[in-house]
Order: sequence, then structure tokens, then C-alpha cells
Amino acid sequence: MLGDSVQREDGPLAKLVPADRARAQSLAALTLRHMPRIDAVLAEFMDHKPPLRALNALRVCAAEIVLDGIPAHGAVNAAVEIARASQKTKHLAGMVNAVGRKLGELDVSALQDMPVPQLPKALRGAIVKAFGPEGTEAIERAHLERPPVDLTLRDPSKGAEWAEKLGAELLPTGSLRLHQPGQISALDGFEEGAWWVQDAAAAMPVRLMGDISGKRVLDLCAAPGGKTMQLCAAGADVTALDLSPERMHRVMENTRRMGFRPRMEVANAMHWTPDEPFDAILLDAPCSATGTIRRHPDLPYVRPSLDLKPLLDLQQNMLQRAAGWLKPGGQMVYATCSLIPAEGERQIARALEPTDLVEAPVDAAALGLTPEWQVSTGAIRLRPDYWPERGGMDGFYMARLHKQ
Ligand SMILES: C[S@@+](CC[C@H](N)C(=O)[O-])C[C@H]1O[C@@H](n2cnc3c(N)ncnc32)[C@H](O)[C@@H]1O
Repeated sequence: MLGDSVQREDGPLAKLVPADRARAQSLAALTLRHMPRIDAVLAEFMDHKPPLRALNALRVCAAEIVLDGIPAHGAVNAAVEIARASQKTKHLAGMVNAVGRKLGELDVSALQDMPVPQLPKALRGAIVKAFGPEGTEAIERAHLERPPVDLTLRDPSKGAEWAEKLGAELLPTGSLRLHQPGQISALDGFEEGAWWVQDAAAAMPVRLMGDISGKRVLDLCAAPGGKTMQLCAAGADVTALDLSPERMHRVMENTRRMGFRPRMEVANAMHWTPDEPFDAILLDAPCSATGTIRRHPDLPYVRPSLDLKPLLDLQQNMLQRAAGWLKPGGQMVYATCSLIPAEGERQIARALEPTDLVEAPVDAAALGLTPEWQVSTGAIRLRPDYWPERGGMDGFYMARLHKQ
């Protein structure tokens, strides 16, 4: 995925300084968000599709000039350099230059007035089924927007204070929202660990758990650790588990930076068993991640078809196994950053019968959530097109369960 390849120490951008890496990531994301529109404009200027390297250079050039307002000559020169740097495309440098100059004559409406790009067919079908044509179009419009940066506070009672210090918006759910973030690590509070970056929707599953201070809590799919940090900050005695050693390393780095010391387990949840039961379990299950397309616009290109079966089996098996690790009266929060009901609503309906779990409806208003976002069972369904005037949120499903 785009974010991983940008961050990786052996990745293609490893030699760039952090500010240039961030710029490269943001430019790639902007290009991907508008790619069908950009391709339609480029097709007007070319007789046939050039090799991918030249096409991608022109795609990025179009995003820079038309959407980002970068002066044309700089963006065109960079695209020409990219074409020249490869044997396969150096003969196309003249064409790239000519098309780039034509892009320089366009204004932003040339792209923004075009139809909103649609999701890949298989995914779109599932979303239309769940949310109807209008809901799907609203979600697709939301995917075009550059998402704001949200922060979760270590001490949620200091929301107003930190909002003022950082010039941020304090959301009703308690997250802070930065509309013009700049360099995150240079912001007040980063060094001292007063907050961490986490989408406002992603911060909700832990909030559903209520007061967990002093409770023994398992974070079953923990990496990279955003929710582990929330659990630690809430005073829980946390065990963080994840299958991936590399991703668990990030949990360790993230929690250490904040001064938290959860117990760490690198293990497969399908084979692991705890020594003692837990008061609460957070199961933030692996899923299609279709709720995060606005932050990961490469996702529809990386996984255009929906092969959900292995994920659905894993989610259901994890739910049923974890149900056996709860103390009587304990609670589990199940969450997925997916827009597809088969990974959310339907998983919970399936899990209730073979386990002694019952659904415990969430008090949406008390958590700052709009009551319409609550589904009939009492769970919460969040969508990227919610809070459009504020900049949206990731798509999520979250349900609270009690062990009888
Ligand atoms: C949605 S992510 C978790 C995000 C995390 N809770 C957070 O807030 O930062 C799902 C995680 O499940 C982990 N995972 C996948 N299969 C697993 C398994 N069989 N056992 C344990 N963890 C697994 C993945 O490595 C991935 O880190």
C-alpha cells in the first residue's frame, strides 16, 4: 500500500528527507484520487496510451498543475526528466513536454467539473446494496477530498486547551481536527506525547468501552497501536497482540514514545490462548479496509476485486475464540474499518448464537455521535461522507458485546 511503501526504510523514497517524502505521498494520493478524471483529460491530448512510466509522470504533472496550482514549467520539467531517465521512455520526452504544456493551459474546473470517479464494480455493487445509489455517490464524493489530520489526546479532559494551542477543531467525539496540519512532528505536544495521530472514527471503538481503568484488557489485533495507546491512556492493564512481528515493532515504538508499557504478544490469534480471562477485549479485526479509501486512494487499484471469504472466516473465528477469553460480565468491542456489512453487521448477527455474547447498545449521543449513525441493533456505522462540512471520517463499524 502507498503509505507502507512511502514509510519503509528500504522503500523507493527512503533517500528523501521527511518533508519531501510527505510531499511525494500527498502528491501520489492526490493523483490517485482523481486518476480517472486525469486520464480522461490526458486522452484528449494523446493518440494512444504511452508506457506506464511516461503516463504516470504525466498523471502526477496534471495533478500538480491543475489541482495543486504548481507553476507549469517546474512540473513539466520534472515529468520530462522522469521520461528521459529511462531507456524505455526517453524518446517520449518531447511528447511529455508538449502534453505538459497543454496541461498548463487548463484551470482547475477542467478536472473538478468532470463526473465523480466510481469505485471498482465489485466493491461498488456491495456498497450500493448497503447504502443505496445516493449513499454510494456521497461516499464516492467524500473519497475525492483530502482528509484532515485528527489527533487523539492522551488526556481527553484537555480537549479545549489543546484545540486552542494547536488551532484545531475540537470534534464532539473528543478528537482534535487539524485542517492545515503542516509538519506533524513540529507541532506543540508531539515531543511530550500529549497526543497521537488517529482518525476520529478510528478513535471511537475504545471510547465505546467506557471506564476501563484498572481493567485487564486484550487488544487482539493491535498493530500499529493507535487503539493500544488509547487503552493504555485510559489506565487499563493492556495486553497487545498481533500476528506480524514488523507491525508489532511499530506498536512497541509508538507506545514507548508515549511512555506506555503494555504487555506485547506476537502471535496468531487463531492459535494463541491467554493464561487468564480478560475483563474486556478489543477486536479490531483485519478487514477489507474499504472505509479508509479516502486516506488510502490506492486501495481500489491494489485490490479491485472483493475476495472477502478468507477475511470473513477469520473475523468470525476470531470473534468466537475471543468470546471464550472473557470473564463472565466482561465486554468485547468488535470493530472493522470496512464499509461492507458482511464484515460488520452480519458478523455480529452470526456470532451471537454460538457464543454467550449479547449486544449491548451504545449510547451514541453520550459519545458525541449523531443518533442516526446508530443501527437498529445498537451498534455504530460510520461512513466517509458523514460530517462532510467538517472533512468527513473513515468508514467503520463497531459493536459492543457483553458476556452473560
Ligand atoms: C485493522 S488492523 C489493526 C489496527 C490497530 N488496532 C490500530 O488501531 O492501530 C488489523 C491487524 O490484525 C493483524 N492480524 C491479522 N491476522 C491476524 C491473526 N491471525 N492474529 C493476530 N493478528 C492478526 C494484522 O497484522 C493487523 O495489524
